[in-house]
Amino acid sequence: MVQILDGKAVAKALREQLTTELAASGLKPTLAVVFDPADDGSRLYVGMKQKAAAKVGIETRDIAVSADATTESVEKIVAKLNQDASVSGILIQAPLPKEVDDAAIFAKVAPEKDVDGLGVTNQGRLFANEAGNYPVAATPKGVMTLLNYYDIDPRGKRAVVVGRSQLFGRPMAALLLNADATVTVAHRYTKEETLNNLLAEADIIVVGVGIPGFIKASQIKEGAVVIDVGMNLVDGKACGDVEAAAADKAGWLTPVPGGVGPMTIATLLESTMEAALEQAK
Ligand SMILES: Nc1nc2c(c(=O)[nH]1)N[C@@H](CN(C=O)c1ccc(C(=O)N[C@@H](CCC(=O)O)C(=O)O)cc1)CN2
Repeated sequence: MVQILDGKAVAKALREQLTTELAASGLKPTLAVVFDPADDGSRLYVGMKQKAAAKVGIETRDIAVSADATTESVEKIVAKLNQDASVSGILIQAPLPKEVDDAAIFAKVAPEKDVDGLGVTNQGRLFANEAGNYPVAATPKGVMTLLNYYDIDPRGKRAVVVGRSQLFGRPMAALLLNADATVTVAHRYTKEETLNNLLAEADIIVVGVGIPGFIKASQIKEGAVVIDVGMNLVDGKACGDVEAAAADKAGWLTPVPGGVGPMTIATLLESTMEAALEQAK
């Protein structure tokens, strides 16, 4: 019988912990959110982040970029936020308008304010498994929090990460490697037969490719841990990258909605608080 990994419940507990810690600290962090208001998903997700932030005691500052924004114009916005002592953290909500190079903008955020951990300095720290406290991408970090909560230890397990984005796949693979899993990353150029062979032997599958129902129950090993990072909106309804029938094969499964999504938001708030505490030292 599949065990559901309840991201909604774990995220709620994390937010409650953050509320208590922030109140005790006396800090009121400010999270600046740079986003494309023309992107429907971004408007929805930024709204969710702002609402959750307010509840735990974090202020947010909206910076909507215009449809004709360029990489240079957004870099100038980020430069000002880097210099603004009242800003604790900077979030670059992806995707930005099409003319803007998202990765170039991620790289311009001051490492100490890069609360989404997407900049090259913090991604490098993660890849090097550097000790110490530094921001890590919210979705993969939230996945690790979920695995830990349910006592799922990646050490020695065969983990397959499907997707190699800067937002998810690459930091996810690094985190699992740092946790001593045997990690393989599949991507758009992985042959179907290769992917099927990898999945058939995987103890842990983490998928985030943005294709509804991409992973089929038939591909999953009986009893595997299946983490669905899919955050698709189909006719305005949230759905994942794993087909529903996977629940018949998986030993553990994150639901969509109610799994990795809420963990992403709660983890972003956790990283924002951690950045503010570091800056207050
Ligand atoms: N800078 C970033 N950009 C993006 C990220 C990110 O982590 N950092 N992730 C995604 C979108 N995303 C956060 O921004 C996100 C998507 C979905 C959810 C979520 O909680 N979804 C709900 C369902 C929502 C609904 O009901 O429609 C769920 O899964 O329960 C949270 C965050 C891309 N961009």
